[in-house]
Amino acid sequence: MSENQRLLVKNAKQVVLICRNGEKFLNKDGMKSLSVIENGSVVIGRDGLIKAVGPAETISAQYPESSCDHVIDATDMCVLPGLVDAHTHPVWAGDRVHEFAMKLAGASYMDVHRAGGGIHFTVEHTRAAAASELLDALTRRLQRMLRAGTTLVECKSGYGLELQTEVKMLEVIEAARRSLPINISSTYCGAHAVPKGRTEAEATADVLQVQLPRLKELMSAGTLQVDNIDVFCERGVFGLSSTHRILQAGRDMGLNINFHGDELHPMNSAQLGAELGALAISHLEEVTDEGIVAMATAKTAAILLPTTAYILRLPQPRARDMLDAGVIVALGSDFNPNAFCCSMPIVMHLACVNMRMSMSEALAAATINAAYALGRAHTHGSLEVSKHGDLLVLNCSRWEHLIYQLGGHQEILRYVVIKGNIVHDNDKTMQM
Ligand SMILES: N=CN[C@@H](CCC(=O)O)C(=O)O
Ligand SMILES: [Zn+2]
Repeated sequence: MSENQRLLVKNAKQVVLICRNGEKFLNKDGMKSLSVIENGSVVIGRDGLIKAVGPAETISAQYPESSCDHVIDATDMCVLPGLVDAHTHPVWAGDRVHEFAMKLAGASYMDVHRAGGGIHFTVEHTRAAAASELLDALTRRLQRMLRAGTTLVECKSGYGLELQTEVKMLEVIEAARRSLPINISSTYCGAHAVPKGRTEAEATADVLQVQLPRLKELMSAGTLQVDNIDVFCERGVFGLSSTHRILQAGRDMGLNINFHGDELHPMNSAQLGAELGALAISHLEEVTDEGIVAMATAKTAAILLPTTAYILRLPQPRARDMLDAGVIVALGSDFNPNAFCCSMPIVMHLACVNMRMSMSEALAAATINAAYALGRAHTHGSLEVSKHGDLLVLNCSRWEHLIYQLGGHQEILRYVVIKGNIVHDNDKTMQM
């Protein structure tokens, strides 16, 4: 007799696959109409992988309910892949609510940074915090993201800016990866700012000669798994040449390049990323036409962060120009002490209204394309056989409600499932 399956999600009004032919990303017209099955079911095996997805009648003929450990009756509900958040800074101590007030009163991001606040404020508090305190805070934040539908999240270090604290942050991310159900892509961002009292050249040398070699040792020993390397490439932070050297060194260690570029000033970060074979570049509020062409050609994903432009009142990134040029557009929450947002449904809503993306484009950007930006499109980002059984069950008649109901996702997100396990049951939460 064949083995039981872990979970059957049956009779959903809509099952949004996103794509169905093993695409690693979607761009141009591919983002405009997503693959959807009306009245469908999904089966996830005990290995946590999708065994079957298709019309409800076909699935019920092949997988009787008795062959499944758990069954979710999704009648009148919608099923979507778990959301992927491609850019977050979730490990830190010391909130910056006071700076929010300063910014509302007119101070710019760089005014606050130059006055010793911003990243510097968070660095001071994160250096002083115990790893256990950071892990508690990270756990609460990741659980909040999960309850908003995120099942794969990128997590950066970058509030240490020296070896000891950067390693402490990466160890905290590693501990979360091992103990929580949410999937994590870990990013070393030791070049997030130039530490107080140092020059850019000194900070670059420290990253290249002290931090990266130690990281390499910890990775080889299996103590740490780090997936990506990041630099804040910006005027007054790390210039193009330092960024180039750091990213290249990370790439030589086997890390994926995924960095902050062209945010506050046009830096030609997009061209640099394309030249280095970066998997992704984030922000791009100030990207040039040449940068857009370079990214489209190199298949370097653009991770757009609608909360940044919203909170800092910056010009919006040119999402439409990037989409029309064929750039692989992904989305991230940019959760950090400057932008306290854990919700990808809100991020998608902002992307639609402020960046003029369609709802289909926003969902593709928050699933398959975000998975691509993290090098995980072969396992995540769509509901296809053999991929991870990570999905959302929404208590609504059309999937678009997840984006349309601004801030209403807590009400309609009924279940969050990771590898076939129900990790959030909204009804139970409501009763607590
Ligand atoms: N721009 C640089 N880094 C973050 C902000 C980090 C912070 O302000 O603490 C971002 O992506 O928005
Ligand atoms: Zn960031």
